[in-house]
Amino acid sequence: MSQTYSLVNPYNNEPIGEYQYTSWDQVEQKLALLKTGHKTQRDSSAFERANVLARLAELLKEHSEDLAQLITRETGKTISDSRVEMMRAVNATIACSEEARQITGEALDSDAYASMGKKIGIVCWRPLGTIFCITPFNFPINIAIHKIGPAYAAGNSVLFKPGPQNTATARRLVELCHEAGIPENVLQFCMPEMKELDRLNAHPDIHAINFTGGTAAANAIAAAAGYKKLLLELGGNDPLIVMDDADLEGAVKAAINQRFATAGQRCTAAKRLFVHEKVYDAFRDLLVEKSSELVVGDPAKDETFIGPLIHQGAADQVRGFIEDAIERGATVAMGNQYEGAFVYPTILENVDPECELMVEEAFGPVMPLFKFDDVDAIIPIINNTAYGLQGGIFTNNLALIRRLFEELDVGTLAANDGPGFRTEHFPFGGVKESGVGREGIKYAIREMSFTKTLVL
Ligand SMILES: NC(=O)c1ccc[n+]([C@@H]2O[C@H](COP(=O)([O-])OP(=O)(O)OC[C@H]3O[C@@H](n4cnc5c(N)ncnc54)[C@H](O)[C@@H]3O)[C@@H](O)[C@H]2O)c1
Ligand SMILES: O=CCS(=O)(=O)O
Repeated sequence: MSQTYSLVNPYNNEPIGEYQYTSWDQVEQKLALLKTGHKTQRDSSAFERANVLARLAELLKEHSEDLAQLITRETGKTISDSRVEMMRAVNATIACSEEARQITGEALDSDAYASMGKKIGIVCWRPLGTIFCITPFNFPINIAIHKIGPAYAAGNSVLFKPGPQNTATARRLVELCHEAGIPENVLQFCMPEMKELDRLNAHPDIHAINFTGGTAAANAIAAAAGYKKLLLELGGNDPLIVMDDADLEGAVKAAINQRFATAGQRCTAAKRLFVHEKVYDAFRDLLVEKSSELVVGDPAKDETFIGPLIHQGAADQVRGFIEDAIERGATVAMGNQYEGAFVYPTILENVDPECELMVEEAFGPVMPLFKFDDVDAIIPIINNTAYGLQGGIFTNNLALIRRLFEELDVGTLAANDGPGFRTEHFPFGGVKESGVGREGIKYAIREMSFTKTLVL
């Protein structure tokens, strides 16, 4: 009999449900079933897969409010953030449906080089097999769609493992995928105990692992996965740069939306703010004024902007980063207040560029402000982190935008927006310890496929 686990609402500790882990025998049965899905997928058509994904988008839209409410209960994410996630998930699913029809290769003539004859090479894209899709707690539907959708569109089978906290949401998503027409031998949910994960990551019937989460888990996966293809979307310590010609209201709005929304629990959150000295005081004053108006409280209420973090431990970790920064000389412009799993929006000044808050990933609503007068001086500070996901800069200086695009360690730089800018079909991913490979629907399809060439 498998062990069970129970979940509670991070806001009020109300029980959400009690669930059973997937036993190892059940995992093996699921993988065997998914192997039969390879032929099911081979016998299907891109047309059929595109239509199934279009139907899934309709079902997600039809059930978006129920799913948003469930996300909020499971994660403490505000209902407004959960509704935005559902809108993004519908968009991502529509993009999967459209890209499912566009998985085209190319035809090459062999006579480009001496004595290679007159052959034609027909380059096709084919699925890798069974993809182990693993998702984090913070966007339980949209990040799952970004894995399941492209994997299915490419013709793969999928073994889907969400974070334990997201069990009810994930199970409901899989039900809707099956209702839309994704066959049961092509998509299976699982929740093995942690002790089984190394064995599962190494399993020969898993051909690729598509993971989003933290560095520690990614390292464990990579150690067990051997030659499997890995797609790793990991953490971020993203900068937002405010230059002396910035639109200050726009920059403040981006900073608040991209640092304090989702209680700061986004890989692409604006985790470090670099503000030119000429506009620093005006920016800081406007930022504090607008941040002080934010409603902190019950995530189920429409007016709430910041709910609790995913659990007390997460709040304690963020508090540790803040206290370390203060011990090293930072001053508090607002916040530094805590209540259970709540971290109140916190803005720090005079931050030591070497403190944990500036170098590590702080997954909570804390904003260190760093005043500067010379761009040359902040580039090494911005790059002095293991991460390199996204960046944002507010300026109209195109030459500076171009220079930072080349010199910053990021996968995306957004001009006159924050690092939290993301639309579902753009390539998404970072460098260094922010991950390996790219999501963004058509890019994820390629990551979960291989080229197969017919020479005639
Ligand atoms: N780059 C992105 O798109 C992105 C998006 C969201 C979150 N994140 C990152 O995720 C982290 C927060 O999410 P989290 O706390 O859920 O991350 P986490 O790493 O604790 O867990 C992520 C998932 O991995 C699973 N997992 C843990 N160890 C594993 C192992 N050895 N083998 C297989 N699966 C394993 C977990 O059960 C969960 O499903 C942050 O670092 C954040 O930056 C990145
Ligand atoms: O946590 C990051 C996911 S997203 O919001 O940037 O898509």
